[in-house]
Amino acid sequence: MEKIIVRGGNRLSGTVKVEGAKNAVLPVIAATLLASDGKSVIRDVPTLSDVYTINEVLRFLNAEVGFDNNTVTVDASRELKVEAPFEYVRKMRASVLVMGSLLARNGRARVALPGGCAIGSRPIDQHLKGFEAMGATVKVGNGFIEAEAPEGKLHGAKIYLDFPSVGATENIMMAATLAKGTTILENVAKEPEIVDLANFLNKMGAKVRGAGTGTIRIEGVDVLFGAEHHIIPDRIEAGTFMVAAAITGGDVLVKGAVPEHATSLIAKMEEMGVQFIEEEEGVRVIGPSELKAVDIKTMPHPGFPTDMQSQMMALLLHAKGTSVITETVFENRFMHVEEFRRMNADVKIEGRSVIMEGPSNLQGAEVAATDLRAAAALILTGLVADGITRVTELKHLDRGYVDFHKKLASLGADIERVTEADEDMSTTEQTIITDLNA
Ligand SMILES: CC(=O)N[C@H]1[C@@H](OP(=O)(O)OP(=O)(O)OC[C@H]2O[C@@H](n3ccc(=O)[nH]c3=O)[C@H](O)[C@@H]2O)O[C@H](CO)[C@@H](O)[C@@H]1O
Ligand SMILES: C=C(OP(=O)(O)O)C(=O)O
Repeated sequence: MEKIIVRGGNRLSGTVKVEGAKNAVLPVIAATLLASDGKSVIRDVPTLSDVYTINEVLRFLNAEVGFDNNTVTVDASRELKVEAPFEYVRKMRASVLVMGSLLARNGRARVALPGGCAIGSRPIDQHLKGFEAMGATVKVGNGFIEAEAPEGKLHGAKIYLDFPSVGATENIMMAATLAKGTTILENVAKEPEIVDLANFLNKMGAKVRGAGTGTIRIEGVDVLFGAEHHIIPDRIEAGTFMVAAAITGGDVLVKGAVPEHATSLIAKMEEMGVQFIEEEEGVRVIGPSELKAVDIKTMPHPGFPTDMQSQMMALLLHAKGTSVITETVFENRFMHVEEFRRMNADVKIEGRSVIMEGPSNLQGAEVAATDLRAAAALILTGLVADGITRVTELKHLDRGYVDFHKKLASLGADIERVTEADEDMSTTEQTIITDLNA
């Protein structure tokens, strides 16, 4: 078993570079399936396990996929299969994003039902409502969702989402690009990753307008072509390093961070006493000697992102006073609270809120990551906890962070990643050294 071992107490300083965004690259790679002609070249792609998974899904569907030097190339010009099996969807829910492309391209798609995950039940009813409005027949059975367009082609429609779901906005947008007529999609998600996907689709020859606002219009075209695209920087990875700087009272330049993508996070951290300086290359973050408590409510963009909730919890545990975090996006995204308690955090759950009395006297402990952001948050807590923190279940971390421990070490953190055998060895070595010194 692999673990990350952190010894708390070091102040971070220096420069860290942000990767391309996981949540932008997954839908963009799914969209490459829409091109029946030409090759797509996607740059600034992070080497995350989720990227390897979506590439495998595309290969299974008969696309030719390469991944080298942070660049993914996709040739989807051959005839595609229509089915994404459970082995991929189980590994990564975002595999359902191939459904819109397959339905548009083939007139039929069969994708394993994703089911729930560690942060909630996560239904996809809004995706399916959109496909149905565009004329598809949708059937659910035997663990699969099957959608079929009449005579192989969807038609444009007016669709209002009950909630601005990121995945539903992306899936319906992709499906509508090759539909007959115009689709008007209302109450859509406004995340920067939606805008990135729309930009890529337009480079492929699609006619998408309004991404980043509450209404998106998609005029269907007959054919789409492979295109070249650079993925936007990962605002959640950037935010995680902003918290790392702040929690340690450090001074870190987060290179590549786009402040306009992080306005709610920066505003809240400023309220806590953190200083931000916009520089040409990114955002410099300077942590105060004492952090102030604040209240936070997660919301769809441009509200406070749920994907920063657990990292912010780590920061608030270290702040002076009472803080409240309310989670409104996911029904069950507080699994990490029990792990924080193992580190002596003074935190309690009340319905959809968590109440913290800070600063907690945080202590190193062995803790398990419950999802990818919880993995990062526990490591951040380890940076200021007294003693040694060991974080397990790193498969979650690898879904969303490239070389997280190496990047923190380069900023001065005392952190390493070991397999259990390595750790036994170093413990033995330490015992020998202690014996020799005795
Ligand atoms: C790969 C990716 O981009 N993942 C992000 C995406 O996930 P994802 O696209 O799954 O998130 P959604 O915005 O769709 O989900 C938000 C909420 O809406 C609910 N819902 C969603 C769809 C639906 O048809 N019915 C329904 O009830 C979900 O259960 C959840 O409670 O946006 C989330 C919200 O910003 C982020 O936390 C994830 O990191
Ligand atoms: C919840 C997340 O991702 P996913 O939707 O891929 O599970 C995340 O990135 O924090």
